[in-house]
Amino acid sequence: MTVIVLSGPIGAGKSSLTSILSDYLGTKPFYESVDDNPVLPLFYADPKKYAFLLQVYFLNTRFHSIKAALTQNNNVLDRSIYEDALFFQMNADIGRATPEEVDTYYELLHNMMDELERMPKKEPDLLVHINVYYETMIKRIQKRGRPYEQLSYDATLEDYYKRLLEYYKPWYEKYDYSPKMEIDGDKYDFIASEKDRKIVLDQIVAKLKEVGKLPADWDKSTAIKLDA
Ligand SMILES: Nc1ncnc2c1ncn2[C@@H]1O[C@H](COP(=O)(O)OP(=O)(O)OP(=O)(O)O)[C@@H](O)[C@H]1O
Ligand SMILES: Nc1nc(=O)c2ncn([C@H]3C[C@H](O)[C@@H](CO)O3)c2[nH]1
Repeated sequence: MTVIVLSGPIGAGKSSLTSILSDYLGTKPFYESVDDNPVLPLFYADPKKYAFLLQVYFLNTRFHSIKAALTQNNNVLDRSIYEDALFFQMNADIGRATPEEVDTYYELLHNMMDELERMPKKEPDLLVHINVYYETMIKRIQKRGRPYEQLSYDATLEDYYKRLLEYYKPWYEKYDYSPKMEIDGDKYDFIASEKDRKIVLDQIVAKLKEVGKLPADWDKSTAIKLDA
Protein backbone atom coordinates (compact mmCIF):
# COMPACT_ATOMS: atom_id res chain seq x y z
CA MET A 1 0.00 0.00 0.00
CA THR A 2 1.56 3.30 -1.08
CA VAL A 3 0.29 6.74 -0.17
CA ILE A 4 1.84 9.80 -1.80
CA VAL A 5 0.98 13.32 -0.64
CA LEU A 6 1.65 16.42 -2.70
CA SER A 7 2.42 19.84 -1.30
CA GLY A 8 3.21 23.32 -2.54
CA PRO A 9 1.94 26.87 -2.82
CA ILE A 10 -1.23 28.00 -4.59
CA GLY A 11 -1.04 27.24 -8.31
CA ALA A 12 2.19 25.23 -7.99
CA GLY A 13 0.65 22.36 -9.96
CA LYS A 14 -0.44 19.93 -7.22
CA SER A 15 -3.84 19.05 -8.70
CA SER A 16 -2.30 18.66 -12.15
CA LEU A 17 0.51 16.44 -10.87
CA THR A 18 -1.92 14.45 -8.70
CA SER A 19 -3.85 13.61 -11.84
CA ILE A 20 -0.72 12.81 -13.91
CA LEU A 21 0.88 10.74 -11.15
CA SER A 22 -2.20 8.74 -10.19
CA ASP A 23 -2.85 8.02 -13.84
CA TYR A 24 0.76 6.92 -14.36
CA LEU A 25 0.94 4.72 -11.29
CA GLY A 26 -2.62 3.45 -11.56
CA THR A 27 -3.54 4.80 -8.13
CA LYS A 28 -6.53 6.74 -6.81
CA PRO A 29 -6.42 10.58 -6.73
CA PHE A 30 -7.85 12.62 -3.82
CA TYR A 31 -8.39 16.27 -4.75
CA GLU A 32 -8.62 19.31 -2.57
CA SER A 33 -12.15 20.70 -2.20
CA VAL A 34 -12.20 23.87 -4.31
CA ASP A 35 -15.06 24.15 -6.81
CA ASP A 36 -17.46 22.49 -4.37
CA ASN A 37 -16.16 24.52 -1.43
CA PRO A 38 -18.84 27.03 -0.36
CA VAL A 39 -16.55 28.88 2.06
CA LEU A 40 -13.63 29.64 -0.28
CA PRO A 41 -15.26 32.58 -2.15
CA LEU A 42 -16.54 33.93 1.18
CA PHE A 43 -12.99 33.81 2.56
CA TYR A 44 -11.48 35.75 -0.34
CA ALA A 45 -14.28 38.36 -0.07
CA ASP A 46 -13.82 38.78 3.69
CA PRO A 47 -10.73 36.91 4.94
CA LYS A 48 -10.87 38.14 8.52
CA LYS A 49 -14.46 36.99 8.98
CA TYR A 50 -14.06 33.60 7.30
CA ALA A 51 -10.45 32.46 7.98
CA PHE A 52 -11.41 30.21 10.88
CA LEU A 53 -14.48 28.75 9.19
CA LEU A 54 -12.52 28.02 6.00
CA GLN A 55 -9.78 26.33 7.99
CA VAL A 56 -12.23 24.11 9.84
CA TYR A 57 -13.81 23.25 6.49
CA PHE A 58 -10.44 22.29 4.93
CA LEU A 59 -9.26 20.49 8.02
CA ASN A 60 -12.40 18.39 8.08
CA THR A 61 -12.16 17.47 4.37
CA ARG A 62 -8.42 16.74 4.71
CA PHE A 63 -9.05 14.53 7.71
CA HIS A 64 -11.60 12.53 5.71
CA SER A 65 -9.19 12.24 2.75
CA ILE A 66 -6.12 11.16 4.70
CA LYS A 67 -8.12 8.59 6.68
CA ALA A 68 -9.55 7.15 3.46
CA ALA A 69 -6.15 7.25 1.76
CA LEU A 70 -4.42 5.49 4.64
CA THR A 71 -6.99 2.71 4.75
CA GLN A 72 -7.36 2.03 1.03
CA ASN A 73 -4.71 0.86 -1.39
CA ASN A 74 -2.38 3.15 -3.33
CA ASN A 75 -3.41 6.78 -3.34
CA VAL A 76 -2.17 10.22 -4.32
CA LEU A 77 -3.36 13.24 -2.33
CA ASP A 78 -3.45 16.78 -3.63
CA ARG A 79 -2.47 18.83 -0.53
CA SER A 80 -2.98 17.03 2.76
CA ILE A 81 -3.68 17.57 6.44
CA TYR A 82 0.08 18.07 7.04
CA GLU A 83 -0.13 21.47 5.32
CA ASP A 84 -3.26 22.65 7.11
CA ALA A 85 -1.59 24.43 10.03
CA LEU A 86 0.76 26.28 7.67
CA PHE A 87 -2.24 28.11 6.20
CA PHE A 88 -3.99 28.66 9.49
CA GLN A 89 -0.89 29.91 11.31
CA MET A 90 -0.10 32.31 8.50
CA ASN A 91 -3.62 33.71 8.58
CA ALA A 92 -3.53 33.92 12.37
CA ASP A 93 -0.19 35.76 12.20
CA ILE A 94 -1.78 38.47 10.08
CA GLY A 95 -4.64 38.96 12.52
CA ARG A 96 -7.31 36.76 10.97
CA ALA A 97 -8.01 34.61 14.02
CA THR A 98 -8.80 35.37 17.63
CA PRO A 99 -6.76 33.71 20.41
CA GLU A 100 -9.80 31.52 21.14
CA GLU A 101 -9.97 30.41 17.51
CA VAL A 102 -6.24 29.64 17.53
CA ASP A 103 -6.59 27.50 20.67
CA THR A 104 -9.67 25.72 19.34
CA TYR A 105 -8.01 25.06 16.00
CA TYR A 106 -4.88 23.50 17.49
CA GLU A 107 -6.89 21.39 19.91
CA LEU A 108 -8.96 20.06 17.02
CA LEU A 109 -5.88 19.46 14.86
CA HIS A 110 -4.07 17.58 17.62
CA ASN A 111 -7.15 15.48 18.26
CA MET A 112 -7.25 14.53 14.59
CA MET A 113 -3.53 13.81 14.42
CA ASP A 114 -3.91 11.56 17.48
CA GLU A 115 -6.63 9.66 15.62
CA LEU A 116 -4.24 9.09 12.71
CA GLU A 117 -1.70 7.67 15.16
CA ARG A 118 -4.21 4.92 15.89
CA MET A 119 -4.64 3.89 12.26
CA PRO A 120 -2.98 0.65 11.11
CA LYS A 121 -1.07 2.73 8.54
CA LYS A 122 -0.19 6.01 10.24
CA GLU A 123 1.71 8.05 7.70
CA PRO A 124 2.17 8.58 3.98
CA ASP A 125 5.06 6.90 2.16
CA LEU A 126 6.30 9.95 0.29
CA LEU A 127 5.80 13.70 0.18
CA VAL A 128 6.29 15.30 -3.25
CA HIS A 129 6.75 19.04 -2.81
CA ILE A 130 6.49 21.40 -5.80
CA ASN A 131 8.61 24.54 -5.54
CA VAL A 132 7.72 27.70 -7.46
CA TYR A 133 8.85 31.31 -7.38
CA TYR A 134 6.33 34.08 -6.89
CA GLU A 135 6.34 34.98 -10.61
CA THR A 136 5.47 31.40 -11.61
CA MET A 137 2.78 31.18 -8.96
CA ILE A 138 1.08 34.35 -10.22
CA LYS A 139 1.33 33.26 -13.84
CA ARG A 140 -0.36 29.96 -12.99
CA ILE A 141 -3.05 31.62 -10.86
CA GLN A 142 -3.82 33.90 -13.81
CA LYS A 143 -3.80 31.00 -16.25
CA ARG A 144 -6.26 29.02 -14.12
CA GLY A 145 -8.43 32.11 -13.72
CA ARG A 146 -10.36 31.70 -10.48
CA PRO A 147 -11.70 35.29 -10.14
CA TYR A 148 -11.26 35.64 -6.36
CA GLU A 149 -7.57 34.63 -6.48
CA GLN A 150 -6.55 37.40 -8.91
CA LEU A 151 -4.53 40.43 -7.83
CA SER A 152 -7.11 42.53 -9.69
CA TYR A 153 -9.76 41.22 -7.26
CA ASP A 154 -7.76 42.22 -4.18
CA ALA A 155 -4.37 43.92 -4.40
CA THR A 156 -3.42 42.74 -0.89
CA LEU A 157 -3.20 39.20 -2.30
CA GLU A 158 0.31 40.02 -3.51
CA ASP A 159 1.50 40.26 0.12
CA TYR A 160 -0.55 37.20 1.06
CA TYR A 161 0.98 35.05 -1.69
CA LYS A 162 4.54 36.27 -0.99
CA ARG A 163 4.08 35.55 2.69
CA LEU A 164 2.71 32.11 1.92
CA LEU A 165 5.86 31.29 -0.05
CA GLU A 166 7.99 32.30 2.93
CA TYR A 167 6.07 29.90 5.19
CA TYR A 168 6.67 26.96 2.85
CA LYS A 169 10.45 26.74 3.15
CA PRO A 170 10.62 26.10 6.92
CA TRP A 171 7.50 23.94 6.66
CA TYR A 172 9.18 21.65 4.12
CA GLU A 173 12.39 21.48 6.13
CA LYS A 174 10.51 20.50 9.27
CA TYR A 175 8.18 17.98 7.63
CA ASP A 176 9.15 14.52 8.86
CA TYR A 177 6.06 12.31 8.55
CA SER A 178 7.60 10.48 5.58
CA PRO A 179 10.47 10.58 3.11
CA LYS A 180 10.23 13.69 0.97
CA MET A 181 11.42 15.16 -2.31
CA GLU A 182 11.21 18.42 -4.21
CA ILE A 183 10.13 19.06 -7.80
CA ASP A 184 11.25 22.16 -9.65
CA GLY A 185 7.90 23.62 -10.70
CA ASP A 186 9.54 26.62 -12.36
CA LYS A 187 11.73 24.55 -14.63
CA TYR A 188 9.43 21.72 -15.66
CA ASP A 189 6.19 22.24 -17.54
CA PHE A 190 4.70 18.83 -16.85
CA ILE A 191 1.40 19.96 -18.43
CA ALA A 192 2.47 20.92 -21.95
CA SER A 193 5.83 19.22 -22.35
CA GLU A 194 5.90 15.46 -22.61
CA LYS A 195 9.67 15.52 -22.08
CA ASP A 196 9.32 17.50 -18.84
CA ARG A 197 6.51 15.23 -17.66
CA LYS A 198 8.73 12.21 -18.16
CA ILE A 199 11.60 13.84 -16.24
CA VAL A 200 9.32 14.62 -13.28
CA LEU A 201 7.73 11.15 -13.28
CA ASP A 202 11.19 9.56 -13.48
CA GLN A 203 12.31 11.59 -10.46
CA ILE A 204 9.32 10.41 -8.44
CA VAL A 205 9.71 6.79 -9.52
CA ALA A 206 13.42 6.91 -8.60
CA LYS A 207 12.51 8.18 -5.14
CA LEU A 208 9.83 5.50 -4.69
CA LYS A 209 12.45 2.90 -5.55
CA GLU A 210 14.96 4.49 -3.17
CA VAL A 211 12.50 4.29 -0.26
CA GLY A 212 11.53 0.72 -1.15
CA LYS A 213 8.02 1.45 -2.39
CA LEU A 214 8.70 0.25 -5.92
CA PRO A 215 10.89 -2.68 -6.89
CA ALA A 216 14.30 -1.59 -8.25
CA ASP A 217 13.45 -3.11 -11.65
CA TRP A 218 9.96 -1.51 -11.82
CA ASP A 219 9.19 -0.18 -15.26
CA LYS A 220 5.98 1.46 -16.38
CA SER A 221 5.83 -0.52 -19.61
CA THR A 222 5.74 -3.84 -17.77
CA ALA A 223 4.16 -2.80 -14.48
CA ILE A 224 0.63 -3.69 -13.47
CA LYS A 225 0.35 -1.70 -10.26
CA LEU A 226 2.27 -0.37 -7.30
CA ASP A 227 3.68 -2.84 -4.83
CA ALA A 228 0.91 -3.67 -2.33
N1 LIG B 1 4.53 22.70 -14.23
C1 LIG B 1 3.59 23.43 -14.83
N2 LIG B 1 3.88 24.08 -15.98
C2 LIG B 1 2.96 24.84 -16.60
N3 LIG B 1 1.70 25.04 -16.15
C3 LIG B 1 1.36 24.42 -15.03
C4 LIG B 1 2.28 23.60 -14.32
N4 LIG B 1 1.66 23.12 -13.20
C5 LIG B 1 0.42 23.65 -13.24
N5 LIG B 1 0.24 24.42 -14.32
C6 LIG B 1 -0.99 25.18 -14.65
O1 LIG B 1 -1.14 26.09 -13.57
C7 LIG B 1 -2.51 26.18 -13.14
C8 LIG B 1 -2.59 25.75 -11.67
O2 LIG B 1 -2.32 24.34 -11.57
P1 LIG B 1 -3.01 23.43 -10.45
O3 LIG B 1 -4.46 23.73 -10.38
O4 LIG B 1 -2.57 22.06 -10.71
O5 LIG B 1 -2.29 24.01 -9.15
P2 LIG B 1 -2.49 23.64 -7.62
O6 LIG B 1 -1.15 23.57 -7.01
O7 LIG B 1 -3.35 22.44 -7.50
O8 LIG B 1 -3.24 24.92 -7.09
P3 LIG B 1 -4.07 25.15 -5.73
O9 LIG B 1 -3.11 25.22 -4.62
O10 LIG B 1 -4.74 26.46 -5.93
O11 LIG B 1 -5.04 24.03 -5.60
C9 LIG B 1 -3.29 25.29 -14.09
O12 LIG B 1 -3.81 26.11 -15.11
C10 LIG B 1 -2.25 24.32 -14.65
O13 LIG B 1 -2.58 23.89 -15.96
N1 LIG C 1 -7.00 29.95 4.10
C1 LIG C 1 -6.75 28.78 3.49
N2 LIG C 1 -6.45 27.70 4.24
C2 LIG C 1 -6.16 26.50 3.68
O1 LIG C 1 -5.88 25.51 4.38
C3 LIG C 1 -6.21 26.41 2.28
N3 LIG C 1 -6.01 25.40 1.42
C4 LIG C 1 -6.22 25.87 0.20
N4 LIG C 1 -6.57 27.19 0.27
C5 LIG C 1 -6.94 28.03 -0.88
C6 LIG C 1 -5.79 28.41 -1.75
C7 LIG C 1 -6.40 28.44 -3.11
O2 LIG C 1 -7.02 29.70 -3.31
C8 LIG C 1 -7.49 27.39 -3.06
C9 LIG C 1 -7.12 26.04 -3.63
O3 LIG C 1 -5.95 25.55 -3.09
O4 LIG C 1 -7.81 27.25 -1.69
C10 LIG C 1 -6.56 27.55 1.55
N5 LIG C 1 -6.82 28.73 2.14
